[in-house]
Amino acid sequence: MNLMDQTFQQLKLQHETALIPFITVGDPDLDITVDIIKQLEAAGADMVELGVPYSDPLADGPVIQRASQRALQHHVNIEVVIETAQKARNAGVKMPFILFTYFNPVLQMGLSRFFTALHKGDISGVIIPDLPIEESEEVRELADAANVHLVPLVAPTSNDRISHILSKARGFVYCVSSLGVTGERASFFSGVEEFIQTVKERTDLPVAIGFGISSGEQVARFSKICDGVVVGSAIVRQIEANIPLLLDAKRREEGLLQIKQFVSQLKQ
Ligand SMILES: O=P(O)(O)OC[C@@H](O)[C@@H](O)c1c[nH]c2ccccc12
Repeated sequence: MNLMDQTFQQLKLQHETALIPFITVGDPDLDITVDIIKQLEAAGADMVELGVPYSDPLADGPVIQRASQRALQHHVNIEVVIETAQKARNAGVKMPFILFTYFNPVLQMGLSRFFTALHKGDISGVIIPDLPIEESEEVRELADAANVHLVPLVAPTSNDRISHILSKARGFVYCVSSLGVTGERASFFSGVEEFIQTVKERTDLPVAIGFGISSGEQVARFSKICDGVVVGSAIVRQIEANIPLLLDAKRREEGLLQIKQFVSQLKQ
């Protein structure tokens, strides 16, 4: 049990769905990231995915790829992301942090060092989209020992692997709405609600949906059946569009307000 579990339990009691933004840490720079995290919480976010930028983000569409490129200019790595989370916590942010990273940076850092750092950094969950199932047992054991939830992704094509994935799931189950890469979508495949229902019937954990969700209407649609909704690219695009304001000391607040207003209209 950690802050993530408590947050989902609290939301369940209130019959609310968690709004879970994704941002790339260090985009457009590290100072701004702490302010953006504060704005996300003020706008109604219930937890946040803090992305570790990576040079080869194979599951990401162009919006998050560009965010990774911008963040890599500031040499953002796993340690820097955890430090940023601690700065946000010290600045009064209460919501749980989920660290999002590809597997290679974790291997570079070393598995035990990685989970020790997550535990010390008060990180509640971790998502590693390209974690090979063969390596996931060892990673999950270390995650459990560090009281950090290794959140699995389940895709509509997971089929016979769903039971195995769900049997190892921690924190929540992240249902990927569509195949392909991240990025806003105008529509979703017709069986997406059935897919979510199938997953919900097979786990007691909260079930969240992500990939392509970019509007209040889409959040409302999925909030009917999900315990959480993840929005990444649409928010990262808002950050990108406001970089000139965010990087101008005199207009920074204006830029932050734009992001807060966009996220506020997502929360139902
Ligand atoms: O950007 P989208 O389409 O709103 O999807 C969420 C996504 O950004 C976030 O959860 C994420 C960012 N990169 C990923 C790679 C794989 C799976 C998930 C992700």
